[in-house]
Amino acid sequence: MDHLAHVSNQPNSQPQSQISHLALDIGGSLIKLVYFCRYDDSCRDDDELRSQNESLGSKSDNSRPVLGGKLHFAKFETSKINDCLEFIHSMKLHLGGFHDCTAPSSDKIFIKATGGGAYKFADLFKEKLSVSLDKEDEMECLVTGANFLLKAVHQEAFTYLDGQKEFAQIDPNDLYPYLLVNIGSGVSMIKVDGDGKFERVSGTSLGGGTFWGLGRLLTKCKNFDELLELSHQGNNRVIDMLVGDIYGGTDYAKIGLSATTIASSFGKAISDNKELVDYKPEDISRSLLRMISNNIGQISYLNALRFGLKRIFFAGFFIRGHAYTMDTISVAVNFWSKGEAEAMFLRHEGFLGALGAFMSYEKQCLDGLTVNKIPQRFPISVSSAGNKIYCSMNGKSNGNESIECTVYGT
Ligand SMILES: Nc1ncnc2c1ncn2[C@@H]1O[C@H](COP(=O)(O)OP(=O)(O)OP(=O)(O)O)[C@@H](O)[C@H]1O
Ligand SMILES: CC(C)(CO)[C@@H](O)C(=O)NCCC(=O)O
Repeated sequence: MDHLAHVSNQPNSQPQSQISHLALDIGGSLIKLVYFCRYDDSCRDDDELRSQNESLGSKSDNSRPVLGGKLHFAKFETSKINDCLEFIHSMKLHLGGFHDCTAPSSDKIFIKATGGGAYKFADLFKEKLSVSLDKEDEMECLVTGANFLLKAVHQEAFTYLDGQKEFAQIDPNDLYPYLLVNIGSGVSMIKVDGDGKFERVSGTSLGGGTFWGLGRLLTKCKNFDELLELSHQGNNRVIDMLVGDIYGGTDYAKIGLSATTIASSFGKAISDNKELVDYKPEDISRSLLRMISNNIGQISYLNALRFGLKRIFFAGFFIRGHAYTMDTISVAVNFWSKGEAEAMFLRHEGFLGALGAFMSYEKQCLDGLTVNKIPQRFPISVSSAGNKIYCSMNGKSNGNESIECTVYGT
């Protein structure tokens, strides 16, 4: 099956009954899936976890067993939605939804879904999997997902500058306000003031879709990662017009521009008397990546300035944990803010919306599990309602690792 699924355990080795709670984020470019997978022996009355939970001040519910397990992540290209449907079907993930408890006799299964595709593909899901998509607001899900990751998951946020990655210590009591910049096909900029307290303050259509779309046309690359890989070997100065190109090799020091600053992205192409074939795809990819990343970094900084925000978290699958992308964004934020603002990145960069949709199961009356999170590893409060979650990361830092967690069962 030609898909982009990244699941930490061999999914097919999991007994079907252990998988539950599928949530989807169906975007313009990619479909993201999050689902909970129980450990074999997890359905138990776990006194240790319960007492940990209580010692942290959260109310335990003695009537319900504690279920230990992992959140799993997978993604597919939206254009290959049939592969995604096939994956869900083969794993029986679609059974991990909920029944409408207001209509007890109803056998309709609802799956939590967010993103534009929750509207666009609702009929397809009904036709192929006989499930209804219970739509959750995209911005709300992004914020819920970001707050969850930042408060509950150890070593989730990091800075990246000059090739140096440093994990940030996030104090959950001193998280707000911050700017969340989600770079998907397009870009959303959201000022976050608390759990469920946010405002989408800006956006730009020059995003990941622009990089991949233009890159595909200009380089003939067949997939996104190939285009990203090409940028490693490229030199943007071949195509970008630098201040030095205009100023005869010197800086324009009076206004603070060095000779190596890009004066005009792709600007050299107007004077080189060259055709597209005369440029190396590597150089095109590098210029394009720099142009998009710089622009997003600059607009983000301006919005952070607008609201006096010091921390900017960048997410979305455009980033892909790619060094040059993160470096460019960090340099742009650092340059424009004169070191006042800081760019940070998230390990689960592309799964914020899907995680937010997953968390929204909490609102439902489920006949399987409810998603009250309790401590297992790191004692961090994740919700103002007093619920706690302990999470731990496993695997390498590729952003697709599963997250260990526990939920209450019914
Ligand atoms: N394998 C891939 N195929 C296509 N795009 C990819 C891939 N990996 C990373 N990307 C990048 O990630 C972007 C999509 O990111 P993401 O999944 O966060 O957004 P989306 O939800 O699809 O978009 P939107 O929120 O705007 O609807 C693409 O536009 C592209 O730049
Ligand atoms: C339309 C959405 C929200 C869909 O995810 C996203 O692609 C986006 O934020 N685009 C940028 C639109 C704009 O603000 O110009």
